[in-house]
Formats: sequence, C-alpha cells, structure tokens
Amino acid sequence: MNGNMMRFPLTLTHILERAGQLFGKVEIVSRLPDKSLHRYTYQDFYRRARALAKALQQAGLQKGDRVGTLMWNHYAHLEAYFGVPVAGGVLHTLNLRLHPKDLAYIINHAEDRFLIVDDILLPLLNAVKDQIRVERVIVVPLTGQPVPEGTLDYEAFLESGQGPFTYPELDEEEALGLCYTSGTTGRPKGVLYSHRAIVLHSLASALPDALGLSQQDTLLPVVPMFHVNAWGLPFTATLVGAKQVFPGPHLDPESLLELYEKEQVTVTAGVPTIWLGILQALEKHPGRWNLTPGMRMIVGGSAAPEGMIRTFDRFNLRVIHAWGMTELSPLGTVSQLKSYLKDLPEDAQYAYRAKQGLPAPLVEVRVVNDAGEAPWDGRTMGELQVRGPWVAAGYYNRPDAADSWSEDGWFRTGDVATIDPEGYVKITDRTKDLVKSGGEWISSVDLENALMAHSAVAEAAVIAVPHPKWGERPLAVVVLKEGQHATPEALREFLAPQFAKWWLPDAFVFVDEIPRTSTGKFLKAALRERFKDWRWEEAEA
Ligand SMILES: Nc1ncnc2c1ncn2[C@@H]1O[C@H](COP(=O)(O)OP(=O)(O)OP(=O)(O)O)[C@@H](O)[C@H]1O
Repeated sequence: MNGNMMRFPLTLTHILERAGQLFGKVEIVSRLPDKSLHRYTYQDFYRRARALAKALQQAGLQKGDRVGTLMWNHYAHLEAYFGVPVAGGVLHTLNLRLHPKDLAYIINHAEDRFLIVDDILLPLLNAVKDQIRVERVIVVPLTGQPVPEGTLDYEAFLESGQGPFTYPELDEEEALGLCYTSGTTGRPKGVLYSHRAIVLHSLASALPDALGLSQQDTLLPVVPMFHVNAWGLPFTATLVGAKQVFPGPHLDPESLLELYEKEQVTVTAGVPTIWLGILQALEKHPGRWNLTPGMRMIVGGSAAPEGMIRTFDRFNLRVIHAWGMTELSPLGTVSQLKSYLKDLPEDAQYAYRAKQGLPAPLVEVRVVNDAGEAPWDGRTMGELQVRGPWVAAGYYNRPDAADSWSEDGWFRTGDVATIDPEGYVKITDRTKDLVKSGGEWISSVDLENALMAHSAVAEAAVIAVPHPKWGERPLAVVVLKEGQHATPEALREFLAPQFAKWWLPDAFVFVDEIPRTSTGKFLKAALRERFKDWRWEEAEA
C-alpha cells in the first residue's frame, strides 16, 4: 500500500527561499583580494542569487546547461552556488590550481556554456582561452577594476536580472552541479549531483553527530569551493542559516587566524596541510589570537594524523576527522565519539578520533577482499565500498569507467579500509598506494601517521618501491621541522615498538618538500617515479 504524502521535490530552490524568508539578517563576510572585508546579509545574498538566475535565463540559459566558475571562496561564488541551479543550470566549479592543460580538458569535457571568473584569475583563463569553447565570460570585479573588453561585468549582469523572477519547475532528480575528481590517480572524472542528493547531503551533514552545523554557528570553509563544493558546507550552512565567512584568496595561516578571531568563527574545514600551517603559527606566537574556545576544525581530504588531533586539543581546538570523495558529494564518514566511548581511557578515545569514523546516516559501507565481505573486526583490510542517495551511479560521459561499481551496484572507492566492531571505518591506504611486501599488505598511511608523531618530523609520505626479493618494500620520504634533526636509525627505532618488524620502512630519505596534488594530497605517483630505481642493497650497506 502506498503512503499518501504530498509529492514535494527536494530542490535547492526550497533552501534558497527558506534562507531568504528566515535568515535575512544573518551576515555573510568575505575577504577581498586587497584584504578588506566585504559584508552583507542573507537578504542581499538572496536577492542577488535570484538576480543571477534571472540574468542567466535572459542570456539564454537552458535547463541542464553547464555554467563554470573559476573563483575563490567569497560571496559571489555563493551566489553562483544557488543562482545557477535555481535557474535550471548546472554549477561546474573549476579547480583553479589545475594545470592549464587539465583545466581546458575539463571545461571542454563538461561543455561549459558560460563561465563566471574572478577578475584576479583572468590570467589563468587567458592561458586556456584558445583551447576552450565557451559562449560568454562573466567577470566578477573583485578589485573594482573595469572588466576586459569582450567579457560581461558580473555586477552589470546582476543589474539586468533585477525584478520579479519565477523559478523554473525542477525535478529533484535533475542535475544541480558537476565536480571533477582531483585527478590524484588519473585523469579527472566528472560527477553530476542531483538536487535531491545535495538536499539530503546537506540535511545529513548538519546533524550534530555528523558535521553538526546549526544556525548558531559561524562557518569559515578553508577548503576551496572548487573542491567538491567545499564539502557541501555552503549548501549546509545556508540550509541552517549559519553566518558564513569566506577567506577569498588569503589562505596563509596568519590571515586565517586573524579572520577566525575577528569573526569569532565556531567551525572551519580544510585539508591537513592547512592545519599543519595553523599549528605552526599557533606554536610560534602563543596567545596572539583569541579564538572561540572549542572551535571545531573539520579535517578531510587526507588522513588527519593522531598527533595533530592531540596537539589541537591542547589549544582547545577540536579536530573532527571526516572522510569523503567527489563521488560521495563528498561526505562518507565522520569520527564523532559515541556516548559510551567517552568513558574509555584517553589513548583509546584518540585512536577512535583518528579513524575516519562512522558512516553518515543514509550511507552504507562494506569492506570487500578476495575472500568476500570482510568481518567488522578492525583488522581485516579490503576495498571500501559504499552506497547511498548521494553516491554517484556513474561518471559524466565516461562509460569506460564503469568498473568503479560492483556488479551488485556498490561504488568501489579505491580506498583500502578496515571496519571495527563499533562501525568505525579506518582508511589504511588507496589501492594504488598500498605496499605489497611478500604478498602481504602494509598500510602506508599508518606508517606516515606514526612518523608524523615524532617531534622532529613535519611531514612523511611512505611509498612502495620495487624490491627484488619482496616485490615491494616501504620507503619513507621525510620532511624535518625547521631546525630539527633525526637519523634514519632514530626514526626506525621510534617506529619499532608500534609495528611488526616487516612493516618498518627499509629506507628513510630526507627532502625539503613532498610534492602535492591540487587538493593537498601527497602526489605519491611522483614520488614512486622518483624512487623507482632505488638500490636497496646499497642503501642497506
Ligand atoms: N579523512 C581522510 N583520510 C584519508 N584519506 C582521505 C580522507 N578524506 C579523503 N581521503 C582520500 O581522498 C580521496 C577522495 O579525493 P577526491 O575526491 O578529492 O579526488 P581524488 O580521489 O584525489 O581524485 P582521483 O579519483 O581522480 O584520483 C579518497 O578516496 C581518499 O583516498
């Protein structure tokens, strides 16, 4: 028997209307390129997002047309987040850190019809303009300078969209956004998000045991709005009516800390590298910034080392470890302690908090290896597979990538994980980064995290290097903290009590910097290439 509830499509239009009706007085603050602060309210945002929608329609936007954005985190990007989808368009956020060649590939693959670009990013657009086909370029004059000939001024464009506006009718299954993966393991792949997926994802993210965003919060997303929609946080924050603070292009630790203090930010989000920089600044200038006690720092994109979580606690800043992927819109798991786990000894609590956490509501997880589905014993590793209403069912125009789904329809994440009896997922590696030594798996992530807890180590990446006897052996690439010293023997001794002997890296190489991807992950492919001809015997001698 069917229920007889009203059919009510889950669309972004509802979130925008609600924000306009209920949260008009809440502020949205953005740091501009000249470091001044741009302030306005949800009321202004609501009016301007609708004006953008109307202007796009008047300019000929048809349902499903892609609108690319090449923008930092600020108010105009938030306007595009809502204005494009409520007009029936598809918001395609472009990663401005990509190599121009990849940027051009993505713009062409997505067939972006319009582009909205920050004026300070025009040099990047100019580098690709001969390789792309876009109909119109709309430039946001963040610096106040006139926009170049042949482009539209964003402010004038919004002016043209003033006045009454009727939303097009939208089905909840229609596409709202398009994001490409970071391309850590190959060519970036596009994922189309539906209105329904983003609405459900925003609701689940806001839950107290997930990312826990409420109207009382002031959010500052450091994670770029071009990296999986800043983890959906601008949508979630607008749904709950939280104050939003955007850092613009200023992502250095001191600028961020100043903004945390000035706006009394209560929740922020970014990749581990950002937090390492913040930690160093806090340690260098004790007491300089008056931050909101207990400010939550959502960490994802790569593993948050346990040492980092502990150190932030000493500053009364609370790290929340989360795991996600472009294919998951992106939220998969969040590590919040269950009530009764708070009675455990401190070390055990930290061990849970350093895991990637419990699956978010509506996300199902399983770990699969050659023996089938792995038990939830916290030890058996296998590939993490997921399903849920905001998990992609295919890539945009990439039928060749269908093997990312299992035969029974689960998404194969390409991450290797364990699940413990409490249901906490722990990512031990990416399939492509695993060290396979003598037929056994060694988790590079576990070794890295342990190394990063050494007082002299700033960063460490462990990679698999071909070995004549074992197939592969782990090699650790280490960056020492400024002014610190450590020998390979000392690092080996430090790790020895924590791991089986055969897990210990056979070599430690000290470098000034570890190469990173455009979204802050270690570029292990580059390291593997650099060390592929490593001579173990010589190093051991
Ligand atoms: N908390 C975390 N701990 C460990 N790894 C994480 C965490 N959060 C995300 N990741 C890693 O990031 C991956 C998702 O990254 P993203 O969607 O940005 O693109 P990408 O996977 O780097 O790109 P591509 O698929 O093109 O290689 C996850 O599969 C996982 O390996």
